[in-house]
This record gives sequence, C-alpha cells and structure tokens, in this order.
Amino acid sequence: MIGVAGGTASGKTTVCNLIISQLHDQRVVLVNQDSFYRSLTPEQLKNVKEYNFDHPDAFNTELLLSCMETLKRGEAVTTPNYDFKTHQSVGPGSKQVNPADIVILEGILVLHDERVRDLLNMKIFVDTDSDLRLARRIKRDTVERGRDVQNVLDQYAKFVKPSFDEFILPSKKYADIIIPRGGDNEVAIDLIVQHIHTKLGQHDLCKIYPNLFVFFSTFQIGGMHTLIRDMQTTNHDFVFYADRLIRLVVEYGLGHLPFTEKQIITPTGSIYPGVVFCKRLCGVSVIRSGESMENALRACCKGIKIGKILIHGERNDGRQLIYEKLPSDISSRHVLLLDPVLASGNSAVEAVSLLLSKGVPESNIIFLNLIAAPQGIHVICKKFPKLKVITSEIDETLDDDLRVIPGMGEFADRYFGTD
Ligand SMILES: Nc1ncnc2c1ncn2[C@@H]1O[C@H](COP(=O)(O)OP(=O)(O)O)[C@@H](O)[C@H]1O
Ligand SMILES: Nc1ccn([C@@H]2O[C@H](COP(=O)(O)O)[C@@H](O)[C@H]2O)c(=O)n1
Ligand SMILES: [Mg+2]
Repeated sequence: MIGVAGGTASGKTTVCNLIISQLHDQRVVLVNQDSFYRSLTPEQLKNVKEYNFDHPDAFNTELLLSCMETLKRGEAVTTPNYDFKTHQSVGPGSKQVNPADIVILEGILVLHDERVRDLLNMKIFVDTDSDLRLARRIKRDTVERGRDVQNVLDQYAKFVKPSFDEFILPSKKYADIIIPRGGDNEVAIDLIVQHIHTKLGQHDLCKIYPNLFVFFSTFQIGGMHTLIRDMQTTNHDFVFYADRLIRLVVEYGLGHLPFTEKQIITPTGSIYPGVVFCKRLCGVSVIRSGESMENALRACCKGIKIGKILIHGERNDGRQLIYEKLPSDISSRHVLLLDPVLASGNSAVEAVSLLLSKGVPESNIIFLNLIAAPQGIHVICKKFPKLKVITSEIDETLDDDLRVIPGMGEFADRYFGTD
C-alpha cells in the first residue's frame, strides 16, 4: 500500500497516473482521498465560502480506512464518487476498485492520520513550490471545478494555505520518499516504478516484510529443491543437494553483513576498489538440523566460532531451552542463526530471545533457512523487525502437526541418516 500526499495541485494525481501508466500492470489500482469528502448539508452549502475543505474533518476517514482495509485483505470495494462542483458525494457503490497487489492512495492528508499511515508500506510526499501550486490550482479549478479566480484566491488565503501549514506540511516528516517538482521529476517516478516492478515480482510476504529475503530462484535451485523434497531421493543424494543449497543460503546470508571499503593493488599494478569482510562474526546452530549448516559456514568463513542451542518442543505447545553453548563475546558479534526449516517459528522465537538476552543486538542477527512456512515468517518478521530472515523458498503452509507443507520431511533424520 503506497500513500502519496502533498499540497493542493502539487501533482499528486499526475504523479500517480504517470506511475500507473508506466507500470502497465492490472495489479495496481488508485484510490483518491477526494472520493471520501463528506457531502455538504443544505445549510453548509448556503455558506460554502465558510467551509474548510482542507481540514481533516472534511473527509470521512472511517469509510476510507474501512475501504483500505478491505483492499488490504485482497477484496474489491466500491468507493464513493465526489463531485467538486456540487460538493456532494455520489454515494458508496459508485466507483468499483478491484483487488490488487499494489494499492496507491493519493490525497492532501493521507499522511496526516496515524491510522491511515499505519496501513501504508510506502509513503511519498510530492513537494512542489507553493507559487506554482497556486498558479496551477487557479487554472485547474477555473477550468475543471467550476470556480472563478477570485473564489479560488479567497479560499486559498482563508483555508487552503493555513491548513497546508497546519496539517499537510507537518506530515511530510512521515514520508519515505519526497518527490520535488512532482510529475516533472522523471527520475523519481522511474525509481518508484522500478521499485513497484520488483515488489510485484516478489513473494507476497516479501512485500510486507522488508526483513525477509528469498533468493532469486533459477532452474538449478528449483532442481535442487525438487531433489531434496522428493521422498524417493536417497540419503546420499539428499545430503549432496541439501549441502549445495545450504552453501548458497550461507553465501547469500554473508552478503547481508556490513563491510568496509579497501583499495588494493593488483599484480598488474592497478588499483582495485575492494571491500573487507565483516570480522566479528559467529554461527549458532539450532540442534540437530541446524548442525547440517555448520560445514557450509566453516567452508565460507575460515575459523568461524559456532555456538549451539537445543530447544525441546512439544506439539503445539511452547518451546523450552534445554542447552546452550555460545561464544562468551557473542554480544559484540554478528550472528548467523542456522536452522534449515522455519515452521511455526516457536523454536526460532526461543533461540532469538536467548541471543537477545545475551546482549546480541536484534539487527546483528541473520536467520538462515532452506525453507520457511508463512506462519513462521509472520511470527519472526513481526516480532523481530530488525532481524533478517533469509530463505531459499517459502512453502505453502503447516499441517496440524506443525510440519511444513509441501516441505521435505524430517530434515535432520534425512540428513544424518537416522530415518
Ligand atoms: N509537471 C506539471 N506541469 C504542468 N502542469 C502540471 C504538472 N503537474 C500537474 N500539472 C497540472 O496542475 C494541476 C494540478 O495537478 P494535480 O496532479 O491534479 O495535483 P494534485 O492532485 O496534487 O492536486 C492539474 O491541472 C495538472 O494538469
Ligand atoms: N468541494 C471541494 C472539495 C475540495 N476542494 C479542494 O480540493 C483540494 C484537494 O484536491 P487536490 O486534488 O488539489 O489535492 C483541497 O485543497 C480543497 O481545498 C474544493 O475546493 N472543493
Ligand atoms: Mg488530485
């Protein structure tokens, strides 16, 4: 959900239309906050010059919230249609908005209300010079909204500008992106279009959780998954292909560590602008299946310290920490937490909580899995928003026994040959 705010005539509608036309994708829809203006009563209509259309109370924000929540659930809504000439809402049911992967909400005050802001995954503020906005507003409102110039200027001085200063401008601080010059800013629009393209290509959960990373799937990776998930695969082949995949997950995880820049001289005497690996690092495996990932980590990081955690779990019940052996200086290290399967997330919560209690900053933890169930992802990514979850595939669900479906069976038994 993307919110686009900004002063009147800053170019919000223009920017949104440009984004949508460049995307060429039916999975994107536009909702205008204007549609949620309250209709004026006959009394208010008589004194329309005294009515402040730029105050938050001019909008039916409850209805807007309910429509946005419906769209967020992936259902269609019918929004009202507003007539700027008569100041009347044509009523609910007049404008159908189809369910979509990306919903863009634009309007002067979409970043003002905290409840609306909380629904938005990306917040944009269109920042256009106020003289230019007034000039555009005069032109637009006289041509499209049935006003005369004096009328526009009076309304602007009495309500539009004071409300901009009181409600709209202060909401700019909530924006993730500020677009100067509105629709003229081709670079900004292009970047936003590219970002939305990327999101559309991602798994739905990655659109919600910025701390979830699923690495790009190729036929090679798909082939390895096919082999390790196949119940007919021998233990020997299971270990071989699981190791290949684990190595990829570990390498991808290491790519998320901080680095420092270092220039070196190559044997040809040339300068190479390089980087240095992060040094304060350790692995922590969740016994028993996490131990299958230790070799790959050792192969990538020479001499790395690896701690262990054993968590006992009853079906559907909470988990209990049984054993832990962690480096004494773990709080000053980046931690790669190893467990090939993220199922309900209960064990992972226990493991991460232990690391946090040892003083490891949440943002220093990278949780590496081969496969992850949506339930576990919701639990971990929500509870620990600064931790990164890295996985090679997201599965469909969990069954009643909390097994990942389609999954790959008991990982540790298949890997260590104990099945
Ligand atoms: N970059 C631009 N150059 C010229 N005119 C513009 C530009 N962006 C918007 N306009 C015009 O200015 C007016 C206000 O733009 P609009 O996108 O409706 O702003 P908002 O939705 O923020 O009120 C419209 O008539 C529009 O055609
Ligand atoms: N009946 C109305 C309703 C709203 N306005 C003005 O519209 C502006 C919001 O729309 P933008 O496209 O410009 O963002 C707002 O500033 C209101 O003053 C109106 O004039 N009459
Ligand atoms: Mg507009």
